Amino acid sequence: MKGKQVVVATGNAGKVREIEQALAGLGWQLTALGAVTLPEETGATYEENAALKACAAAVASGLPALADDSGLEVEALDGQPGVYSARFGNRPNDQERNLYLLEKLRGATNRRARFVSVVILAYPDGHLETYRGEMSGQLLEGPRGENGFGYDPLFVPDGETRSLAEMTVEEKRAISHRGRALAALQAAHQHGLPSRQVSVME
Ligand SMILES: O=c1[nH]cnc2c1ncn2[C@@H]1O[C@H](COP(=O)(O)OP(=O)(O)O)[C@@H](O)[C@H]1O
Ligand SMILES: [Mg+2]
Repeated sequence: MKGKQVVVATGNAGKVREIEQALAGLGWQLTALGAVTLPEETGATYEENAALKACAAAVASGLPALADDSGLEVEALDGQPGVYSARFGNRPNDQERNLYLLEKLRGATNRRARFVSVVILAYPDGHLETYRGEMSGQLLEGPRGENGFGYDPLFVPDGETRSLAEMTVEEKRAISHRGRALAALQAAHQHGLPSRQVSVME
């Protein structure tokens, strides 16, 4: 028997890989966005942006839809780029944004940062489930590793020596912001609990 069909409301291939891997145990049929166009991220918070994306996909498809909004908060930059992480410095791609971040932090001794992920499962009737995960660490002075996406090559989680880009998807999932948010979602749905349950993980 096939599990329930859920649309994954993101065009970010790195996120899709992590979401598919993290939720494999639920046996859900995860479906790509197809022709659905995601709205602009006009929210001031991860919660608002994740809800915008998940709701748009749920309404357009008539199916439950899952969206992640996430970002990197750098202490020395007063929490920037945060919700603007995907367009930091108006740079066009991950590699350019990493270089921009390194420029901004040149000579900075405080290299502490954290990742935040808010995952929202939205239903076509407008009901939302919200899950949040965080991961703290340090930013390197140059990129290391080839795996992952985004700022992964610059970020070493607390208690680790490797950057996220030097880890496998499984290793990253066990400690990452998104891994934690998705683990909370998985736990809430594991035993076929009512899908209306809301759980927020700090
Ligand atoms: O796990 C991660 N590793 C590295 N960078 C991340 C991670 N999570 C989020 N980011 C950064 O934050 C941005 C979050 O973007 P957002 O969630 O708005 O939309 P996106 O799905 O279009 O990328 C990513 O593009 C990436 O640069
Ligand atoms: Mg965003």
